[in-house]
Amino acid sequence: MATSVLSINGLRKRFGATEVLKGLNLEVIPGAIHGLVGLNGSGKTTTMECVLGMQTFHDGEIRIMGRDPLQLWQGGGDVVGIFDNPAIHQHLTVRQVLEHARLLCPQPCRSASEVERLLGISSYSNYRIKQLSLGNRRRVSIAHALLGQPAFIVMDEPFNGLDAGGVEDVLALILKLNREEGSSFLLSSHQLAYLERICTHISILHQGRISRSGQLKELVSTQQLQLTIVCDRPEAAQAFLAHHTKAEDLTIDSAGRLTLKLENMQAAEINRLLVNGGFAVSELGAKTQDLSQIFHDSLTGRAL
Ligand SMILES: Nc1ncnc2c1ncn2[C@@H]1O[C@H](COP(=O)(O)OP(=O)(O)OP(=O)(O)O)[C@@H](O)[C@H]1O
Repeated sequence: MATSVLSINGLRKRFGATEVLKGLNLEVIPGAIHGLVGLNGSGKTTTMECVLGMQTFHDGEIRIMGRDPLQLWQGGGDVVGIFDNPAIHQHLTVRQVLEHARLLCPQPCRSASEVERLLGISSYSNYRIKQLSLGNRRRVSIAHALLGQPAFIVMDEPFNGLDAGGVEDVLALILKLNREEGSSFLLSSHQLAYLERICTHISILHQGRISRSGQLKELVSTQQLQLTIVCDRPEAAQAFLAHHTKAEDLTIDSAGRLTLKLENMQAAEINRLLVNGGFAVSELGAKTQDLSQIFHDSLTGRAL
């Protein structure tokens, strides 16, 4: 087994004069659920299309399951791509589409009825694709990809067009395939809160490169603590903290509350420091950053 299911080195891709990917590096390790996040137009779909051999690129190297993207067919269906806008024949029924796809699947290991059940679309089996809602069309495209037993699944915007129940189904399905069958995932999405629930790793794509990448739990734990403090003599406490810590954005709001951001210090240490410094602390609120704040900081050049 390759040490990475996907490794991208120095990927460059231009459309006309516009360079969308400017030397992108990314690694997905076996067993990972790796989220790729970025603003609209940052190049997530382009990256995924290059990975799956659907786009040529100008420079760099991609190895997917140890192979060149143009040799993906040699893997007998071990890699599948699921895109936002699936091209499925509109006049066929769900069952016909799935039976047909099963004939083309190099190593089918699930029946059409089984994947319908997995995606909760059994009751739509005899519906034509054109009669389905967008969310159910997306379920069919996911069902389609699960007829085999892919080791690596690339999904572009897997939650688009799904209602809350559909999102929960897809989240549960990704976790099930990852835990029970060991499938690795590369997922792109704008819905950071969903990614935060399932991803083991996150990479942020910004200005043609990966600006941050790592295990989600490490990205979150090394982030700044945001503190709100109510104490006596807030101006003096502000000067005290500026002198004794590496606090950033140390401000006093209109209600006299101190707010600040800190790395590598716990709320209890700040409390102890202030009390030992002679301040009476009546309130101390602390929160760590979530993925959307990490994303925002990465885009605005903080913590890069
Ligand atoms: N075939 C194409 N021809 C010209 N420009 C293209 C083509 N495909 C993509 N682009 C441009 O490349 C850039 C990246 O597009 P891409 O679809 O990869 O971004 P994205 O991050 O997936 O965006 P979104 O989140 O909106 O789906 C955009 O500026 C887009 O207009």
